[in-house]
Amino acid sequence: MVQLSNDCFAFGGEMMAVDAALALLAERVQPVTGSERVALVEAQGRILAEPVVAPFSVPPHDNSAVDGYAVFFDDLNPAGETVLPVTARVAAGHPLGRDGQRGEAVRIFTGAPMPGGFDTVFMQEDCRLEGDRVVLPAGLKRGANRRFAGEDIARGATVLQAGRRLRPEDIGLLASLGLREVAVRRPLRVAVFSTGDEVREPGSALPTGCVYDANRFALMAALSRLGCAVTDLGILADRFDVIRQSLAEAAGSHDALITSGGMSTGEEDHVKAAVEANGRLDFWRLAIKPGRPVALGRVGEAVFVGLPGNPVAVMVTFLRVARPILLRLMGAAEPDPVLFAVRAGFTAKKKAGRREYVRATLTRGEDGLLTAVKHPRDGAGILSSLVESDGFVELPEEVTKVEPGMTVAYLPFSEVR
Ligand SMILES: Nc1nc2c(c(=O)[nH]1)N[C@H]1C(S)=C(S)[C@@H](COP(=O)(O)OP(=O)(O)OC[C@H]3O[C@@H](n4cnc5c(N)ncnc54)[C@H](O)[C@@H]3O)O[C@H]1N2
Ligand code: MOO
Repeated sequence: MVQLSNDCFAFGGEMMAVDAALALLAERVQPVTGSERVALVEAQGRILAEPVVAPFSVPPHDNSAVDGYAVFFDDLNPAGETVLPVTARVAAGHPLGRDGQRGEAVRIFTGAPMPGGFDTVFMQEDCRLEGDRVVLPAGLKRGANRRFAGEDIARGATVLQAGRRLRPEDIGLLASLGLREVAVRRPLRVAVFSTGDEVREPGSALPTGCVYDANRFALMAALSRLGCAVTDLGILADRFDVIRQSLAEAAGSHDALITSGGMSTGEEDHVKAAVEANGRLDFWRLAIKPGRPVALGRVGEAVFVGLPGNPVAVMVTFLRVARPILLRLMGAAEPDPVLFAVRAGFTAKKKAGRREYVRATLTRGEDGLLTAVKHPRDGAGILSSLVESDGFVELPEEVTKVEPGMTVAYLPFSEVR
C-alpha cells in the first residue's frame, strides 16, 4: 500500500481535502467482519451479511382489503342496485374451502382469503342487508378492494441487499417472510481512548487546570449507536511510550482504534508519532474546520482514526470522517447522508480551500421556507453549542462568504445516526 507524500504530514504543508480523504479511505479500507446469525429481535441496526430472497409471495393469497361482501363483478347490474344472497362467511385465517359461485355474495373480512372466482369486494358501509340478502350499490370498479397474492413481495425477489443496516421496517419485512433469524456481519470491535494529562475521568477529583473527559463518552455513545462493540480504554497520559504501547496492545484485539486529542503539533502531542512507530498514517491534516488535525492510519492490522481534542472538532470529524470509515469497515453499503438545501439566516466569512461546518438550527420563515439559524457561539471547545444545535450547515471549499437568503446545504444530525 502506497503511503502519501510526506508533504501532507508536515506542519504548514498541504492539507488534504475532505472528499480526497474520503475517496482514499474508500480505496484503502476494506470490510473486515465475519458474519453470524441472530434472532430478528436482535437484528435492529445490524448489517445484513447476505441478500435476502423471498421464499414465497407476500401476501401468500388474494385477500380482501375491507370488511364487506365479495362478489363476481360480472353479476353486478351496471345501471342500478344488485341484490344477491349471502351464502357464506369468510373470516381472516379461515378460508372458505371452495371456490365462489356465480350469483352468490359471501360475507368477508379484512385479510380473509378471497375464494376463487370472486374479484370484487364491497365495503359493508356501502351495503344494506335485507334478511339473508345484500343490496349492493352501482358504481364500484372491477377488482375493488381485492389485494393480490404477491402484491407486496413476489416469490424469488431480492427484498434486502447485503450491506443494509437493518431498520425496524426491514425486520418486519423479514418476519413477514417467516424468517426467525438473519445473517449479519459480526459487530466491529472498536477501542476508544482519550489522551491528555489534563483529561480526567468523570466522577474523580478535578485538579486545577484539568477538564473532565467529554470526548470519550460522546464517541462511545456514537459508536454504540452505530452498532459497534465498544471497548473503553480510558485516558492515556501525554507520553509517547504510553500511547505507543497502548495502541499496539489494543490493535491485537480490535478492528479499529479511535483516539481524541494529542493530534496537533505541540511537543505534548504524541499520537501521530506513536502511530507511525507501530504502523503508518494515510493522512493527517484535513482541510476541514473545526477538526483540522484528523488522521487515518493503521496500527498493526487495526485501522487507526485519530481525532482532534476539541470536543466540537471531535463530533464534526467523527460524523464526516470516522463514521464513513467505520461503516465501510462494518460492511455497510450505506448511502451518503442527505444534505438539504435551506436558506441561510446568517452572515459568515470563511477562507477558501477548506470545508467548514457551522452549527445551526432550522426555523420556518413566514413564506414556509426553512432557514438555518447559526448558533451564536462557534469555538471548537464549546460543546454546549452542539447540544443547542440540530445540525450543521456545510460550507464547501470554494465558498468565502455567506449572506442571509443564500441557499446553503444543511446536514441534520438525524441524517448521521
Ligand atoms: N500551534 C498550533 N496549535 C494548535 C493547532 C495548530 O495547528 N497549531 N491546531 C488547533 C486545533 S485546530 C485543534 S482542534 C487543537 C487540537 O489539537 P490536539 O488534537 O492536539 O488536541 P489537544 O491539544 O490534546 O486538546 C485540545 C483541547 O481539547 C481539550 N480536550 C482534549 N481531550 C479532551 C477530552 N477527552 N474531553 C474534553 N476536552 C478535551 C483539551 O483540554 C484542549 O483544550 O489544537 C489547536 N492548537
Ligand atoms: O479542529 Mo480545531 O477544533 O479546528 O479548532
